Amino acid sequence: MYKIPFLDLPPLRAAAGTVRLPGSKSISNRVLLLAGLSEGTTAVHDLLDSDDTAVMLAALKTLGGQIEAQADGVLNVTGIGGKLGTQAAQLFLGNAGTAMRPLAAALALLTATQGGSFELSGVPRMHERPIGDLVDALRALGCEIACLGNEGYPPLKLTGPSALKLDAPVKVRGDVSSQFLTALLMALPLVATDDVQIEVVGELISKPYIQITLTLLERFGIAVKRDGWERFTIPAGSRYRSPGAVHVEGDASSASYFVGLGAIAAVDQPVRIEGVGSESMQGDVRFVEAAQQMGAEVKSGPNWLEVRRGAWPLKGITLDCNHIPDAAMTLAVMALYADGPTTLTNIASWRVKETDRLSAMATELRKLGATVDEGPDWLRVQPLQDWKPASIHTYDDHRIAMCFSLAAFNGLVTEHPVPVRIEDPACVAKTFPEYFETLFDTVSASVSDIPVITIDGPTASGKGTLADEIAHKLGYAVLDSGALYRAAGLAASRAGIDLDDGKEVAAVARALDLRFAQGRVYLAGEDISDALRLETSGQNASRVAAHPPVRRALNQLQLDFRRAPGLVADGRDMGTDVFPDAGLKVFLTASAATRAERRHKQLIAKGISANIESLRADLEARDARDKNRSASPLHPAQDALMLDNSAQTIEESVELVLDWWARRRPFKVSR
Ligand SMILES: O=C(O)C1=C[C@@H](OP(=O)(O)O)[C@@H](O)[C@H](O)C1
Ligand SMILES: C=C(OP(=O)(O)O)C(=O)O
Repeated sequence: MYKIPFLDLPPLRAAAGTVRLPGSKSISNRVLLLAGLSEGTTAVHDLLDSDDTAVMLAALKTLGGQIEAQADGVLNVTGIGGKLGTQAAQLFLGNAGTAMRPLAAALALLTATQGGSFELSGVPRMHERPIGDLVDALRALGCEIACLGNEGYPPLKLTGPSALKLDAPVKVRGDVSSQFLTALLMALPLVATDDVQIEVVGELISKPYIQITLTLLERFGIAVKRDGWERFTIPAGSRYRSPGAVHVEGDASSASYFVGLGAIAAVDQPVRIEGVGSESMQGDVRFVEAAQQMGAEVKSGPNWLEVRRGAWPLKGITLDCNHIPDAAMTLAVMALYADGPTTLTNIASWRVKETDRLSAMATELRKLGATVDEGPDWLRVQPLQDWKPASIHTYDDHRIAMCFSLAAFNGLVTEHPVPVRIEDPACVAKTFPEYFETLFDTVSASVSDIPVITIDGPTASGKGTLADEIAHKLGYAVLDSGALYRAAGLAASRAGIDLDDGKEVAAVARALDLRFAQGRVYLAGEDISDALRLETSGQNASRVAAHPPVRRALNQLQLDFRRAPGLVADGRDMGTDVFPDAGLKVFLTASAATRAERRHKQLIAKGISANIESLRADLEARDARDKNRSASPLHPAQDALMLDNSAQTIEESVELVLDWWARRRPFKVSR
């Protein structure tokens, strides 16, 4: 996950490949709650691992459920069998509607029958998301519930015991959130000694989510009788029975971003999405129909979809989106690529979700330059030609972050493509922590559009540390080109090759089987990271690097590191030879004395004894060799910015380079 203040998406051009979806949030949290209330153990396969499920799991543990992760990733949930394991607790439920609403109902009924005192709270936005209709229904049943902040909103305090009145139908409003009805449907089986009836007041929204609830209740032994979408009966004697094992489907709302991606950018090859398909129980698979109306070509199987571009530009549509409230946000960004306006209607519920999504979508689309009209429950988006580089504020709303990533394909409709900045990209943790990594695995960009920062300089100037820090702050990859030369030197000397024989060493360099992962370097599967840091490896690197054929052999390998979202390349000729078009070139120096001192400290810290004077002599000799070699001698690129960090802390250097970079980016940060 990118835990950084912002992530810049370079202009993207094409999409292809296979995406394995994370588990459905709606199914995961329902299954967890049902398993947590049941007797016995449920093996949950493919559960979503995200903020929303983490708060549900923590709450279930507090209430007495047992959670055990198996080695194969399956989670065993042993439920409380309807008996509270504690009489008092405070449950923090983040911004998970699928945790707050259903847990409030289940816990209210359990507290009424078994006694206790529980507080349910969330993030500040959760305390602005309505729950009054559910609280009213539960109070009418006899539950004692106090709203600790504003009436009708969390945090809630549940106390008991209190007498329940279950003989009259339970009335609940269905036109603000379907989660209130879901909550009652999942909680009332706990107390259904007689038939319990629920009546929906007002037009029920988001109906497919009720279908998910009914399907999963059935799996846990509860056969609810449904009469239209107005009346539901939980039969007398209902009791949760664990089905033993449950498989969680991939998330259909998360699929929408990749369906959109396919519709916009899968020209040669389809985007294949695994985890949902024609047999899904999730209403959001019907997003596919909307994408097809806009022009996408879609093939599907029971649990997969394949999407490619059909009509281009996309076709503007008018659609009632009440049945796909979450996925519909994706349509609003796809609309920028259409041939005419797109109007999304019946989406009033957007106003009470992670943020006021109607207002947020309109505001952020306008930052890109789009013309957008917004009504109380609708949004109209015009196609966009003149794109502006926008910093998209994400309001701690995962879906805003994810759907606006599709705006990075603007280069397909304008001659002047612009990058898109996504603020607080880590907000995707709510339902899809690896969203951006998955996106980058599926897309390609023109090489020249992918930003590169080069950091060149002499040995021990701190290039590696600076490059790592900058890359980390921007979410970019790092190319430690020195490591490639070190690895080539190591592989050649292990093979008994004369390091002064450029041709022979180049042959080894061409065949290098190198892999970089989590800061380690592997040669033919062997972790050589420590061997590469030895002084002899540095000396050998300098020797092999002097041969033009070796430099040529490693060139393509280095260019291959240039992938979205960007690259920080450190070395000696990154800005001069390998990435001459880099957006920022830094030449990092420090006095020989400072560098010798730093190297000395490093070695001592590793328990290796060293002599400062001889270290200094070594690095001066190395400087001379690197500067005077005929192939790519070490010198600053003409357009490099010089940075002498002798008297700077690493933080100061990082700040300075980030500031230089910020000045070269096209973004104005506006709120
Ligand atoms: O029950 C569910 O799992 C959900 C229902 C929908 O909410 P509303 O019923 O409030 O529209 C949806 O937006 C939410 O992401 C998940
Ligand atoms: C509305 C959403 O979440 P929640 O389950 O918190 O309601 C959502 O995921 O888009």
